[in-house]
Amino acid sequence: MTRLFNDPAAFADEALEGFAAAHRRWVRPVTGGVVRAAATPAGQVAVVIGGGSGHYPAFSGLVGRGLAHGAAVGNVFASPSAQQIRSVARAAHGGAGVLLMYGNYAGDVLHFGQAAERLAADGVEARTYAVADDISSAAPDESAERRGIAGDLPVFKAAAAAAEQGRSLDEVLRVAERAGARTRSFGIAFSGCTLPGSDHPLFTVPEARMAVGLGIHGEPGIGEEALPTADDAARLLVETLLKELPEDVAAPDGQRAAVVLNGLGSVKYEELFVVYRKVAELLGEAGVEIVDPEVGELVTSFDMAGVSLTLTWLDEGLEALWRAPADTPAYRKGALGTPEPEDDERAPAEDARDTAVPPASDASREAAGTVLAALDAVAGIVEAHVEELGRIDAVAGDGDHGIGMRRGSTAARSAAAEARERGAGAGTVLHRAADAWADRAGGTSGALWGTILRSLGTALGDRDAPAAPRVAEGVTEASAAVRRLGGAEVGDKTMVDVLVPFADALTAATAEGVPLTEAWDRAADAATDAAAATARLLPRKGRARPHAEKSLGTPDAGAHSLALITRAVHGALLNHH
Ligand SMILES: Nc1ncnc2c1ncn2[C@@H]1O[C@H](COP(=O)(O)OP(=O)(O)O)[C@@H](O)[C@H]1O
Ligand SMILES: O=C(COP(=O)(O)O)[C@@H](O)CO
Repeated sequence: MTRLFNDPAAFADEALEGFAAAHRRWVRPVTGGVVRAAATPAGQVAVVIGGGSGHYPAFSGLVGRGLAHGAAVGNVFASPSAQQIRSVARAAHGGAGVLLMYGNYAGDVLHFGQAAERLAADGVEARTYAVADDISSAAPDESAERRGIAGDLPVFKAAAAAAEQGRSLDEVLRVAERAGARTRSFGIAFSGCTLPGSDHPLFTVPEARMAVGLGIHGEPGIGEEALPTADDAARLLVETLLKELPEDVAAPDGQRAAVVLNGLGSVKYEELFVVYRKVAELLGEAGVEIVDPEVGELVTSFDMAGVSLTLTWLDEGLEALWRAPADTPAYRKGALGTPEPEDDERAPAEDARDTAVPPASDASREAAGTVLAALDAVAGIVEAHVEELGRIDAVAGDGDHGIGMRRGSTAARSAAAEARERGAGAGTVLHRAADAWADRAGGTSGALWGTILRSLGTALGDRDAPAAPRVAEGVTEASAAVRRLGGAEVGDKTMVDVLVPFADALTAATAEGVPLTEAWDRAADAATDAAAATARLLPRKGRARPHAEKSLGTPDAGAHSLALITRAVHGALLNHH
């Protein structure tokens, strides 16, 4: 249970503010997260890590010498937005490029990827690397789909220590890839976590049982077994990992490994030590030499009761990087030389946002009024369903869909209102709303909704009054853009299952000459049916994938919210005519 909070929606921002205030020796707050207190030495590659809040010390607690140069920090359990990441990376950049590192989650992959593109456009060379160490989240032949859990630490550390040695961006990336390929984690859980503002945990494990194969977002395990003794838990963790050696490690005997026994939030250190005692014994029996083990809370999930074991199979190079000193708020090791002076001179990396609006025709400005009414209806319907969307998402995901949609839709409405106030046309109003949604919400849905609104804005433009077929074209382009960006197709149990039939129905009706409001009504019916039908599907993309069976009988959260939104927008169109 998270008991101490103010407004749950402000929890992540307030926690970051307090963290930065408490750790001035190491970090400095910037828009989107934190960077080291001292500037990145000129010519050193900057390693910028990031992810959602709720995992402390990941990610902000790992910023400091020998580890990350900056961390982009998202909302609770949601990736930071591309804009946040770009801002942190620009503040951390020391002139030699930036490696962006994060756990392999859909939202992070989308936003860090977009941030790398924007950084390139800013003249900052950037590469990305997603840690995918959790062996329970996908089979070995689908290892690229695996989630990132406590393996984040050794992989981030290897890359950051390589950067500290002055290696080039491509070399630092290669180190990250090698460390990632040799890092495996597996975990167990006894209870889920309760998000700030919620009165129930994301999942429960029956008394005297344990969930096997945990996630770091309170996701339930992929199996359930009787509660083990500490020694049996250690045996399960070690034996499972020894069965999944990296390709170039023939047998454990004679190998050296970095070992991380990670507590998820409410397993006490003493319990972890009791488990570690057996872990060390079993690895020793298997002939593995343990190097600089870590036992403690390194990647958490609020008050979740769980433990994971991570092994990084070391070679000579990786061992030197793992043993290298580090000094961060939450992770210290070895001795570093004299601290670099703090750098208060640098300007904060504020977003250089262009607030001037381009000229628009009267017809487009009038249409902007309808767009604003529609965005108002979107924010209203999301607000009315926040709890329900969170509940649906928690069945197989991380329970944050309602919170993310609320942050995105309210930010979009405000940005749209401001743009309209300045005389913007329909296209610009939608573009501003798109940026605000993606920037404020982060997460998978933040990136995708940003794309939807941007596609619509581009189709409508600022000149012509938007005719019905033009609107249908915009929705069709939005559907194609979401599929391009997220890689999901119809049948994968995502919002794409609603977006495609919605676009098709709208196109068919407008092609028959049906007026927009009526055509939208028909398409919204198709969307509602399609969303309900996702209950029969098994998820093949996103957070719900590892829990596919659990989600049978429940619709996809993003599909459901999209259908609700299409219906609400129809209401706004009716009222506006
Ligand atoms: N690759 C994808 N393509 C399209 N939609 C996706 C994809 N992955 C997830 N989604 C949609 O995003 C929704 C979850 O959004 P959100 O709560 O922001 O997710 P997360 O917390 O995983 O970032 C899912 O219900 C699904 O509709
Ligand atoms: O959940 C996280 C990011 O993934 P999303 O797909 O945006 O939910 C975050 O907590 C780990 O980075």
